[in-house]
Amino acid sequence: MRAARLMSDERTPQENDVTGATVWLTGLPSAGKTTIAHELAALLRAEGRQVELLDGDEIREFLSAGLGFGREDRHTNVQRIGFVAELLASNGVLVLVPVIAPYADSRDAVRKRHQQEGTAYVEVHVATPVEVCSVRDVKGLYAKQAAGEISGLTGVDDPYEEPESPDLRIAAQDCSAARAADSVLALLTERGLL
Ligand SMILES: Nc1ncnc2c1ncn2[C@@H]1O[C@H](COP(=O)(O)OS(=O)(=O)O)[C@@H](OP(=O)(O)O)[C@H]1O
Ligand SMILES: Nc1ncnc2c1ncn2[C@@H]1O[C@H](COP(=O)(O)OP(=O)(O)O)[C@@H](O)[C@H]1O
Repeated sequence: MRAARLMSDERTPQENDVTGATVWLTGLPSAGKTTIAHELAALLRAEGRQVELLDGDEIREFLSAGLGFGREDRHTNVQRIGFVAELLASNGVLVLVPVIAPYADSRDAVRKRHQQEGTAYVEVHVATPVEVCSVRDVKGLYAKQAAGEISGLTGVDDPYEEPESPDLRIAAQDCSAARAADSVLALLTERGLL
């Protein structure tokens, strides 16, 4: 048992009653991961749940400062986020993680860590096609890649290994962000996590 984890007999009865979980939203840049996560956070907070949203850009500014977008650095980034998410989730928090996580083995390692600790883990594939993402181009990355200003953009000239069996796959090009968030909420309810 790690020092950061509360021993079960140190928890108050209320803490013991709350089941946390990590909800990882994986998908391409501009797929809608962040937008859906914020919609979901609002729904969960309205249910009275404690929610943390681990924003990929913020994590890269602090926890993963200095890491780049090569395979090894992306793996390290995802493992760090998975570690923090599991700690929070094991203390009753619903942790929302809108982070690309392009490699299947990185995602599997995070799931395994949760399983080993007995912490709930839900993988949501925000499966917006690259053709739609590149038109949305929220941060202008697709345009920069097309102009030859950057390289190694996920889904264009860098891999994105689609999840083979996510807990939920959302065709987010065909529905609103609110509806997508509803579908995650429904899954959490079905799993007994709300
Ligand atoms: N080369 C390249 N490839 C992919 N993404 C890039 C790149 N350069 C910068 N960005 C922007 O970085 C944001 C955070 O990335 P992540 O930490 O989620 O990526 S990863 O899981 O470590 O692969 C990610 O945020 P989102 O757009 O919200 O997905 C990107 O906008
Ligand atoms: N169904 C949808 N779900 C999520 N975002 C959507 C949807 N339809 C359109 N959008 C828009 O697409 C963009 C997605 O951006 P963002 O959530 O930052 O993506 P990501 O975090 O995956 O990079 C936003 O401008 C959002 O308003």
